[in-house]
Amino acid sequence: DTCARIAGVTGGGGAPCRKYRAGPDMAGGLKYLSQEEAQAVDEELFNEYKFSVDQLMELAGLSCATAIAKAYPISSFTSNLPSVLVVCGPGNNGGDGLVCARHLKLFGYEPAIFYPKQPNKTLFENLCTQCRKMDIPFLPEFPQEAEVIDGAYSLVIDAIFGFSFKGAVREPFGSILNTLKQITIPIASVDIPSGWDVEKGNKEGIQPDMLISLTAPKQSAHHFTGRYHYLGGRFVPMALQEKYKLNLPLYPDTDCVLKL
Ligand SMILES: NC(=O)C1=CN([C@@H]2O[C@H](COP(=O)(O)OP(=O)(O)OC[C@H]3O[C@@H](n4cnc5c(N)ncnc54)[C@H](O)[C@@H]3O)[C@@H](O)[C@H]2O)[C@H](O)CC1
Ligand SMILES: [K+]
Repeated sequence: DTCARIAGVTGGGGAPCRKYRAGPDMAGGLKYLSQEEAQAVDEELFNEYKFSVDQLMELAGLSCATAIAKAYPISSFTSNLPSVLVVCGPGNNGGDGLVCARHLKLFGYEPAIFYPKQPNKTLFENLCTQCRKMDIPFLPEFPQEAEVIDGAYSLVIDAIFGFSFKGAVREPFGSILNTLKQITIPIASVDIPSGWDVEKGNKEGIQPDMLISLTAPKQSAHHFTGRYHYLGGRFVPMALQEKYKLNLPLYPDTDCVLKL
């Protein structure tokens, strides 16, 4: 029946029909998380459900690359090279950026990475090695002029800060974000536009063209005005979705992203 077809529910067996969660009107029912809730879901995935950071970061980064390829297909690039600048921060949001860069390269894009604060941890060192071995360059310094970025790249991936960002932006990220505010090429932000308060947003901050919310949108996503809002990170077990009343929409078929 329709329910089975949409939701993948088979048989009678008393399984609740979930088709009512699939329609576009249910976007209003999707939960937007506070900072505390986002961190609690994250901790539970690691501590109770026993996922490793590597696993979820791989799925998060793949979701980002997939959503970016849908919103900005290589065929839509007007320049010769589909060059993408991936700016990575010091935490797991930055790790998502490294994974995203690797998948973008496999998809045929030409990513370059700027990663000024590299954590001294095997996970991040390995991700960097993988990128280097795939001929993804690491920029030694950040282009200070917005025009230089506009001339050299077609898209910027903002993987600087995610849901653990707090307070005023510290250097070198303050100057980087100031430059990013002046560029004219589109910005795609991973999980949260960097420099935005996780719940309240930031009117004075960068205004990305794309936002890829991982697991579930954070409250600041209510202030997102760009063209593309995608949901990614299709790895949350149903029991956890229910515990936090995430009310996630159903992803189509086997897709790892969903346009909201
Ligand atoms: N559950 C999921 O959906 C998963 C999401 N992932 C991604 O992980 C980030 C959250 O990662 P976390 O390491 O907790 O924090 P951040 O990356 O947001 O940044 C922490 C990092 O930033 C520094 N910092 C904090 N505030 C400031 C500031 N004001 N100025 C300068 N620096 C600051 C802090 O010291 C840390 O070094 C989530 O958003 C997703 O993108 C996982 O990849 C998978 C599971
Ligand atoms: K970000």
